[in-house]
Amino acid sequence: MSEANITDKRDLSDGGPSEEAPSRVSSPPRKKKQKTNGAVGVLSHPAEINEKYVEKSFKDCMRAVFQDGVEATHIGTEAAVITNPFTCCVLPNFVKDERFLKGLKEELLELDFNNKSNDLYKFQQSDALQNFTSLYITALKKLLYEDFLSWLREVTGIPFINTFDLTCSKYNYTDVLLCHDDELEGRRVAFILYLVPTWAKKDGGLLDLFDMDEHGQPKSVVKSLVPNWNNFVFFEVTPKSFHQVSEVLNQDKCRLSVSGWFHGPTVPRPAPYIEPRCTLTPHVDTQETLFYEWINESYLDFGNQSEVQDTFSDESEIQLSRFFEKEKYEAVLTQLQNSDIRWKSRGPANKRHYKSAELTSLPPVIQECLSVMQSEHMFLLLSNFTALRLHAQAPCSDDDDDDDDEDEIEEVQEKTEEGLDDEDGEKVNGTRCKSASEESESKPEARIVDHDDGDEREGVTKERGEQSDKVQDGDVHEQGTSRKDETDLQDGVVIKMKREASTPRCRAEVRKWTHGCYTLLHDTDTEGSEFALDASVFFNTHGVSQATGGFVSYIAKGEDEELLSVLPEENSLSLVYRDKETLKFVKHINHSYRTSRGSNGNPQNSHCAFYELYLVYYE
Ligand SMILES: O=C(O)CCC(=O)C(=O)O
Ligand SMILES: [Fe+2]
Repeated sequence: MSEANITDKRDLSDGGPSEEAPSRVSSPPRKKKQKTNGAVGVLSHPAEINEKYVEKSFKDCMRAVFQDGVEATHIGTEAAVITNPFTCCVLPNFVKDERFLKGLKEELLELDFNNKSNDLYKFQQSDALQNFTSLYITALKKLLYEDFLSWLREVTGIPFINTFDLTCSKYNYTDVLLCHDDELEGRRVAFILYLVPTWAKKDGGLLDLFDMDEHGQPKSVVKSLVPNWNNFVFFEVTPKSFHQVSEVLNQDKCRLSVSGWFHGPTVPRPAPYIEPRCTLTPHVDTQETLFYEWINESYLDFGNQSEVQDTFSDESEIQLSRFFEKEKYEAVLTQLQNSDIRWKSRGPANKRHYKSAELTSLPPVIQECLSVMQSEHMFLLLSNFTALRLHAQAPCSDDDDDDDDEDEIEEVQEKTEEGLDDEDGEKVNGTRCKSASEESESKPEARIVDHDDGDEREGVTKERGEQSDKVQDGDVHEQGTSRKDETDLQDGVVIKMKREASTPRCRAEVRKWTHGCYTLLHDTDTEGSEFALDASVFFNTHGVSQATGGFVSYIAKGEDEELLSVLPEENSLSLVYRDKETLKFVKHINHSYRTSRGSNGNPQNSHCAFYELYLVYYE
């Protein structure tokens, strides 16, 4: 991650509010040399609110909007009140004296700015302005937190408290603040004063307002506000106030603003929406020969598998290049780019935005590829790569220290060496490797968790319950493990019982990533106790870099530090083992991806995309 001082991702202020409101900042505010240019002088240009807005008739209209729910679109000649999707007021020419604003802008541009970058945003931000005593900033604070706040108290009836929560932001080319609702304890009204050059819709950097679906989740942008010089925008912070700053697309303009929140008593909020769980399935039956046609031969070699396992056990992650046979990789890519796949947008915007293929619309070659990735052989191969118990023939390495289990492991190893029997009784070469734990002493250290999959982890638990009846009949054994005699079966009971407790499962998705796509960390994860193995194979990744976004970032819950960043690589299988304390996101893919070079060396166009075969496996 590009900066070490990332705080709560919804708290964009650098120093946090100054008084009553709880600070969500994890590290103490940095002491900086404060610039005091002009601090000892006297303002020649008064910092005052445009007199139109302090007239009684105007305030009465505003009070009717906020306290009586009157629908007004325009008040007076200038002010606009947006009522749909939520009440948001725009006060143009907010500060009376232009010369004050120019002085303020100059002072602000002299501040030190911190690069802020995480799942939700990329922009530059000053330290909290409460600590600055320079002339214009001090005058602005008075204007906002004395004059305007008492105006707002009158208009809204909210008993605001005197809590400073103010910073200055700079959004340059490719900077963005993705969909969020601003909700944080005590924040009651959000405000922004724009100090931008002449701005047009095509420059990006719009303040987009979202409506909501039936679950109270953001649905689509229904209103976009173009930032304008000396426009003051404010809205109440509620569970409805989903908004974003769209990506700045102009390479030459800087979207400068001063923004913050007015604080008041915390309002009780509804419980966060929990998404339905995804279905996980055990391995699928596939023709064994397919597996050998698809997977690069070198990964079927036992020695290579051991090496992979060694690395994986140390790192909890590995990238395996040229994973599919070349022709197969190319066949899939051609179909991804050319066939009539139905791509469905995956939201909601406060959690993710990318396209996912409707599985039924996938052409045969991609269906085949997916079935290989979900085949029994793949589960076993992954067991051997990772030492995870993703296959019945992989011994449970949790129990490595347990003497009683050693016999069991040996027994399973024998079976594994015999190979999986295919339907004709032939051994499966690729899986005729030793079992995973023979080479590895222990499981990889789990470090790394998908917010997406938190729900699914619960799903695993639920479905395990449903599954246990079925498995008793030996479903798993039927999938290629030949049990020859009574003894085996008896020993097998032990193994089988363990297996019943956790039938390895997976979920697959074919994803398309283009400019504007992302996933966010989100806090509505259900608590799961499982570990998961993320497996992704990427297609057409030319032009994807740390600068364009599109990489997968893993971080420890509640910590700032990035544990791992996976940059999508052509035909590379990325394996990452994560626990519930680990979250991940795909960094917003910005406009520079469009202008990066494609595989033919030409700049990509607006249709450029890379693809991901994403699977998550659970023991
Ligand atoms: O700058 C804007 O238009 C909005 C900023 C915002 O939403 C925020 O800082 O939370
Ligand atoms: Fe916001």
